[in-house]
Formats: sequence, C-alpha cells, structure tokens
Amino acid sequence: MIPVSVVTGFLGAGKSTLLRRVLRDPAWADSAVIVNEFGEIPLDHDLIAASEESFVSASTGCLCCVVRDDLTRTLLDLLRRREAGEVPRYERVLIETSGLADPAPILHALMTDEALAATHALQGVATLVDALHGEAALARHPEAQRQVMLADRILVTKPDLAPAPEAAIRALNPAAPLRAAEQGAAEPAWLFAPAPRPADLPDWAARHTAGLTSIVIEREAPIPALALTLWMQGLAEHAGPRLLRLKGLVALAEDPARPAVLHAIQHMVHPLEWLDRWPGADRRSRIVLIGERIPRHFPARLLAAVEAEVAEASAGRR
Ligand SMILES: Nc1nc2c(ncn2[C@@H]2O[C@H](COP(=O)(O)OP(=O)(O)OP(=O)(O)O)[C@@H](O)[C@H]2O)c(=O)[nH]1
Repeated sequence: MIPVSVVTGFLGAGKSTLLRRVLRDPAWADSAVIVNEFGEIPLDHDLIAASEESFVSASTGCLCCVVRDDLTRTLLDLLRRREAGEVPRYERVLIETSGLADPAPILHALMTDEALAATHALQGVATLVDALHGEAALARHPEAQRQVMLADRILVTKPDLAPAPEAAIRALNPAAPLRAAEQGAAEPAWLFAPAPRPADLPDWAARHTAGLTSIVIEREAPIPALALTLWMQGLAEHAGPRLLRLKGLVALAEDPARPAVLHAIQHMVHPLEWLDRWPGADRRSRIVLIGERIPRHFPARLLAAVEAEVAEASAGRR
C-alpha cells in the first residue's frame, strides 16, 4: 500500500514552500508529488525543485471538480509506471491541491475508488493556514473553510508576519492538532502521520467562491525590473483585494539568464527570489494572476503601457 497525504491551504498559504523543504529532507525525498494548480499554466512544477528520487507531476484545472477523475487515473498510472521502473520507486505520494480546491470531493474520490483503495492508503489532510491572510480567507472563501474543516493537522504558516488566527481556525475545526512553522520548516513525520478517518465521508459537492478567474501573461522579451515593479503597483491600486494571487517566473532585463520568482498575495508582495537557472528550454516570462472580476486583458495592457513608458523614459535619459 502506498501512503497518500493531501496538502491543502488557500492561495499563497505556503504549500509549495513546504513541499520543496520536505523533498530536501533525505528521509522524505523518495516521495512522488502531484501538484494541481488553478491557473492555466503549471508553475509550481518548476518551483518545487525535486531531487533525483522524487517525482513531480502537475495538472491544471480544478482538482475537486473538472479533473477529479484525473486524480484517480494519475495515481494508478503513476503506480503502474513505478512498477515498470519508468519513474523513481517512490515510497509515498503527496498531493498538493490548488489553493482554490475544496478537499471534500477529492477525499471522497480517494476513499471510494476500489482500485485506488486496494493499492493506496489515505493518511490524512494537512491544511496550511496563512497567519497574515488566513483569517480574511476563512471569512470570505468557502474553499478555505472546507480546507480547515477537513484538516487532520493544521499548520499555521508565516508566523514571522502575524500571530496565528486560532479563534477563526478553532471555530471550524476544534480538535485537529495545530502547529506553526516558518518557511515550511515543519516536521513531516508529524504533518503526514496517519490520521483516523471516518469511513463514510459524505459526497459533498465542491463549494467555490463565485467569479474567480485566472489570467495568464506570457512574454518573449525580458521585462525591466522597474516596469515590473510599477506594473505590480498599478495592478494593486486598480484591483485591490480583488487580486487574490499573482505568481510567476520572470526574465528580468537586468539578469535574464536566471528567472526571478514573483509572489504576491493580495496587497502583500513577497521579496523576489531567484532560481539558479531556467527549468527548461522555455525562457519566456510567465505570470499567473487569480482574481475576482479583473478584466481579462487589463493586466497585459497595463504591463505593455508601463513598459513603453519605462523605455521612453530611459531613451530620454540617454
Ligand atoms: N514571510 C514568510 N513568507 C513565507 C512563508 N512561507 C511561505 N512564504 C512565502 O509565501 C509566498 C507563497 O508561497 P507558496 O509556497 O508559493 O504558496 P502556495 O500555497 O504554494 O501558493 P498557491 O500555489 O498560489 O496556492 C512565497 O513568496 C513564499 O516565499 C513564511 O513562513 N514566512
């Protein structure tokens, strides 16, 4: 039986940061990770730098709705390839749901599929709650509420930025063990320990925030750092709290050989990180935005306008 754990938590809570850290731990490196993202292009796949032994498989779309059957198929297909020696002989599977997934239908699928139940053992649900944004997400988004309600273990992330929103968490889940960890430094043996599970999880329909869309921007030409900064400020001013999440791999004009990793969660822009090299041959900048009622073409048009202005200003200085 292959143990399977589900890692969930609202947009930007720190799921990929945690998994990247877990895979760096030699005792947990032999894990297969299935990443699901809401945006149309997979980025986390490139951001969770896997070791030789581990294996990361990515899908986009809504895991709890559209691609729910895909998950069952992916797990069984992965197992077949493991037996055939086509992928590393992983010892467990960690599923990172998208921040907008309701875990209920996912758990239901994992628990009711016969072929899956014969080969895989569900260990539990680890839910990450962002100390800074968690309380607001729990108040506004049904996905975030379900993620906490169904948690077997709760990990409060970003304790360096704010105190844990314990009252909001306990109102939804009074009993699950709770810890806090900075930058994903949680104990995997605690987080992924098998949890007792009721045999009859109801087949709840997924609950979702209405009106969320994801917008993708792809760029051939590197973007000047100043243009990127002004663009993000402009977006924040225009969209305010309607911009839930922005992440990307960006070729900056100042250093296009290494991609900069961009993260913003609502108004909070995290400091840029850098990858040592591009994950593949594709060196285009790619940015995914998730928001409520943001006009589809607005972000790309704003970026083009800001770039033109920055180019004009620097030409004027020459
Ligand atoms: N200050 C601080 N930042 C953190 C911590 N954990 C994660 N972050 C940052 O939060 C941002 C989002 O982290 P991710 O790991 O990408 O979050 P995620 O849950 O995978 O995001 P989605 O895929 O959009 O759902 C990144 O900039 C991280 O560096 C923490 O403990 N403290």
